[in-house]
Amino acid sequence: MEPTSESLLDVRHLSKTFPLKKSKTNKASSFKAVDDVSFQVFKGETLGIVGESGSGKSTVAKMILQLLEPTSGEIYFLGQNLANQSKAESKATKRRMQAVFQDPYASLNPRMRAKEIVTEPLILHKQLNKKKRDDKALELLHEVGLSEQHLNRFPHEFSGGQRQRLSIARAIALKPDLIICDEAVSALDVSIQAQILKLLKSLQTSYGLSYIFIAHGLPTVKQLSNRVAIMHKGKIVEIGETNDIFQSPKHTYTKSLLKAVPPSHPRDRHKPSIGG
Ligand SMILES: Nc1ncnc2c1ncn2[C@@H]1O[C@H](COP(=O)(O)OP(=O)(O)OP(=O)(O)O)[C@@H](O)[C@H]1O
Repeated sequence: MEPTSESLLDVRHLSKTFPLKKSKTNKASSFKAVDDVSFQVFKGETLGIVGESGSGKSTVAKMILQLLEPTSGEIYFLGQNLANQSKAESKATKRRMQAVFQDPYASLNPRMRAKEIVTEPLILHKQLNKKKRDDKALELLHEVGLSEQHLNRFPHEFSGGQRQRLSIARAIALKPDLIICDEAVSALDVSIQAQILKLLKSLQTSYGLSYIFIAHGLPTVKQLSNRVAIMHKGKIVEIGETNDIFQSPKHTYTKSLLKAVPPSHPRDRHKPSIGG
């Protein structure tokens, strides 16, 4: 079956096996981190991917971002198989797909000022001459709720939430079609999480973005996701509309994830829960 025209991303039977070091018996073995995963992401939608630590979420993200080579399976972006792209096509795809990770410290160059961080992708992709950099940097900072006073600051001079805003400004600089948010709000306080989710939502509307929003817990993805995929031990065990997943989960693992949702009513908060 060919990818449908309206699907931005079409992931088919994707698997990733990592070799494991030789054991004492000298037998080399391997570990299947991602096992026959298929899903689509449509234009303008958010697909949430939820699963416990080690379920394979980041490995899927890295394969889509072409940071890891799949062991088998295909990834189509705008109808093109990533494995068959020319160098120029691959560069264009990388421009149209961006990522925001959990730890901006790891992804932001500590020696670069905010204005350089947010405009670097434009300079790399030859879409901005250096003279216009400050104007563009300010425009991008404004888009994410930062201001002129932040232009010359280094990453360590920002709060966690502000640093994540900076990562988002960098991600939208090239006007991508898809942003993969891999645990992008997981390290933040709940109130800051809510602000970042609100920002992502508003950018989605203004830029017509699609998101893959990866998190450990269902509550984090609920607000933003149109659909949710549940990953367990490398497989997608259930995928569906967000409301259906929350109201009538089919898989036992999804049910157990839902049971881990902290009760929203204060009356119920004394009951044990493991949170999301
Ligand atoms: N480069 C690698 N070499 C060997 N094993 C790896 C490698 N990268 C990931 N793994 C293993 O693959 C499995 C899936 O990892 P992955 O990071 O995709 O999970 P995750 O669901 O994103 O977890 P987390 O939420 O903790 O980031 C884990 O068991 C991990 O140890």
